[in-house]
Amino acid sequence: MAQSNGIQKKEKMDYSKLKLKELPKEVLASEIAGAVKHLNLQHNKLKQVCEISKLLNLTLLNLSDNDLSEFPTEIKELRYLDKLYLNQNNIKTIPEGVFPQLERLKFVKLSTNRLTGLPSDMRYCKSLYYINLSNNCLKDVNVLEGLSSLGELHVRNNNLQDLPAGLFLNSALTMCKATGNPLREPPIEVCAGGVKDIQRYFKMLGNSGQRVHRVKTMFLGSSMAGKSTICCSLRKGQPVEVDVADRTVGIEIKDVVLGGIQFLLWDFAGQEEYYFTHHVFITPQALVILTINLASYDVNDPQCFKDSVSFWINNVQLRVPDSVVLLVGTHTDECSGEAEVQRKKVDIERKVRQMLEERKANLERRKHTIEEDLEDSKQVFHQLKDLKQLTQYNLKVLDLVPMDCTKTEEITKFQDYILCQVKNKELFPSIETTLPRRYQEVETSIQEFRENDDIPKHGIVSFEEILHGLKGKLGDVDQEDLRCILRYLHRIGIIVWYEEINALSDTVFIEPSFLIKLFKTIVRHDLVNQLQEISRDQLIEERSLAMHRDIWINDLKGKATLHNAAIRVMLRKTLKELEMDEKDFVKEIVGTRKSDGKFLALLHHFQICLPLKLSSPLNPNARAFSPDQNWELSNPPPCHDACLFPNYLKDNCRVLEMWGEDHYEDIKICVYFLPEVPHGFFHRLIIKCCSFYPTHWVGRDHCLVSNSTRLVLLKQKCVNEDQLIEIRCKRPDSGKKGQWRSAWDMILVILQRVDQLTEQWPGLCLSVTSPCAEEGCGDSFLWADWKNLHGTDIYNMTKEDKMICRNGHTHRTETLFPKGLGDTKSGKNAD
Ligand SMILES: Nc1nc2c(ncn2[C@@H]2O[C@H](COP(=O)(O)OP(=O)(O)OP(=O)(O)O)[C@@H](O)[C@H]2O)c(=O)[nH]1
Repeated sequence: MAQSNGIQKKEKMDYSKLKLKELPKEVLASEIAGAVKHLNLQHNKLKQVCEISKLLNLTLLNLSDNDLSEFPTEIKELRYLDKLYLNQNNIKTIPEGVFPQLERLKFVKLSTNRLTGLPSDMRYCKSLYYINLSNNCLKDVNVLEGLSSLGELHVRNNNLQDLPAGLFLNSALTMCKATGNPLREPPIEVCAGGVKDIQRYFKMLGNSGQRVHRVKTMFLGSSMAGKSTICCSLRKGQPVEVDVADRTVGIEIKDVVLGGIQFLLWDFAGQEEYYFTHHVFITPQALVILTINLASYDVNDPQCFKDSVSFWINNVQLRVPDSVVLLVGTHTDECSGEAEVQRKKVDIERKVRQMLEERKANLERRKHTIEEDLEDSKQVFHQLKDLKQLTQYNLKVLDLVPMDCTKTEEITKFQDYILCQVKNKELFPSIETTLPRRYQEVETSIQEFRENDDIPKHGIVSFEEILHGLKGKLGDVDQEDLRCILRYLHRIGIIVWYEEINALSDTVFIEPSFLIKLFKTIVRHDLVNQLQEISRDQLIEERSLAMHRDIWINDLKGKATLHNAAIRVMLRKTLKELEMDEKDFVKEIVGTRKSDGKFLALLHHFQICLPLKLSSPLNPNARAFSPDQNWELSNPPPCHDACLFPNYLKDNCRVLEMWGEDHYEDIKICVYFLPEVPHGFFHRLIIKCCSFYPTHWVGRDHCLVSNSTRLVLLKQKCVNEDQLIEIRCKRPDSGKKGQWRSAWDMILVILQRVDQLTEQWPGLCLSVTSPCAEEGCGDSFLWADWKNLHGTDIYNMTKEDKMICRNGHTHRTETLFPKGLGDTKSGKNAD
């Protein structure tokens, strides 16, 4: 007979993870059944729960992660039920007549089932406050409209095209999570703003809905592949020759209407220096056109496929894992003939299929390893959930279209082709959206401001100015409505508004391309040349000398550090070239010696560079951080006068000088990245860690941070084709109080930063291990649930004092995982 593995009190019974196929008899026994209030049957193999109605006083029933394919109708007898977990089963339908009976039910979790519909009487479940229906196949949730107590609605990853207006206009709803649906009404970009934005949307919608068809189209691919050529030619409907000197710098944005669909064209520069800014602008729901120069593509060179195809596909997959990627092979006129074009087309398509299949197989393998290795551990649950989510993403890569960009007929053919793809509802289910008339009016008015020169050429205006301008045009405009509309326009890429950055919360960029022009002033491949070209007059304006210019150049070349003074000079130059050098405006953007301008706020927000103080020494007394204690800065943050761009660094010499040699006894953690470390990830991690630990040394792919007593080294590496970030710390001295704890505190802070960054790449799969420290042993210890370390009692997670690897090497636990040693005993325990 199954044994309860939890507390055996009569009121709360825990029968989770016992591989049960039926309800335990002892629970149903008449002397117990009436007393049980909480019953946990999570993670078993139950196909049905006959006689559950005997437990008539149940308030909580957890049946999640079982094999139920039918909704257990008997549940309707459980009149006192308050919380019901039925998530992670295979339930397809819910019969009528259940929910109206559950008058006290407040919380129901039905996520990850196969529901295609909901019973019409669900609306009578009057007390329901929380409902989770994510990861099902629901086409509508209209029956929820009558739920007046509903506060939280989770409907992620279904087939919803609409959300019911009534639910938002009349209820107490405070949270709605609806990503992963082909939503038209409201569009997903409105939902991303949360319940308040959805409520305003429906209020404005009334009967004034208008259908809009548009798609963001992003051109990616190596330098000189022909992205700008296709982008410009698509707009013109005929070949446009792009001069080699006109290479895209940063990103350019244009738009074109084809067959009634508006294409917002984003042309990304192909040179490597720009890659790390790309991910900021690569956003979901887009058509990605990956451009490959077929003439220079070499079927026999794996590196060529990597550089021109797989690098880009991986980056898209990591950032927006369910995108549609269209492959275009340019320069066919420079190939020897049709046979060569076909050979290359077939080769690229085959290799792409292979890489996508490999990724899927890798994810499956990892899923199985975790399931097998740690079958009974509660802690792998979240990791498995993430992995399952990743295997469900489906990056669609369409067949390669060969193209000679110099021929009009090929351009027209390509226009027709992308139009046809975009109209395919399977590929692009939410091209068509419904917008309230007010949204359209605001968008058109903003367009008119631009065209009629009602706003400055740079298109930077304050929120108040827009509001004022719109009031002049449209009469009464509600401030909050306008915020909601601007958020939507920002999300689809028509304007840029970083409401969340304090220094920019009032600034709206009506011309996103202007903002990108500012970016390209600093983030560019020929930055040193640009500095060399700074004139004497420009130096004088910054109260600097030629000597300073030489220092700027040397610091950039040697230390990848750009002085704020140099940034100011360069920005002024750009603004002058653009004829936007009105004094106050320049000051606002460029800043002064005493205050950062808006541009620096942007650079820092996107973690593109690390603010530095060049003229004062680092602070060796900065206070250390402990995850479970309040942390205060030891000194006020210093005023910065330069920016370090880790991506411009060439080596790791300074870091290695400080660190010395690696030793096999170092504490060592490996964070493995599948499929790879995304471009820009490590640099952002460095910036995050160095902002936290003021004493640090930075190299190209190494970084050392210090908390005054301890050094921790971070390295980006590739071992046997596996990409990883290694975190190392010297083995603490034996006999010293609290040493292990302080080492693990630092490592945990860094892991937390890794986790935070990962959120920006939803297609990424990470696993954390502590390798066996025995020289030559390849085994490692998996961190079961590293993402949920904070908030748990990390130092008490592992009870064992020793751990043994599969090759039989024994280690003290604190050398592999954080372990509470108790401050006084820590030294003795340690070695
Ligand atoms: N003969 C020929 N030339 C092409 C074709 N497509 C593009 N080109 C030329 O290739 C060169 C590079 O094209 P671009 O469109 O600037 O390339 P890009 O991918 O935007 O390059 P970056 O701006 O560096 O990212 C230009 O001189 C184009 O005129 C093609 O199909 N045939």
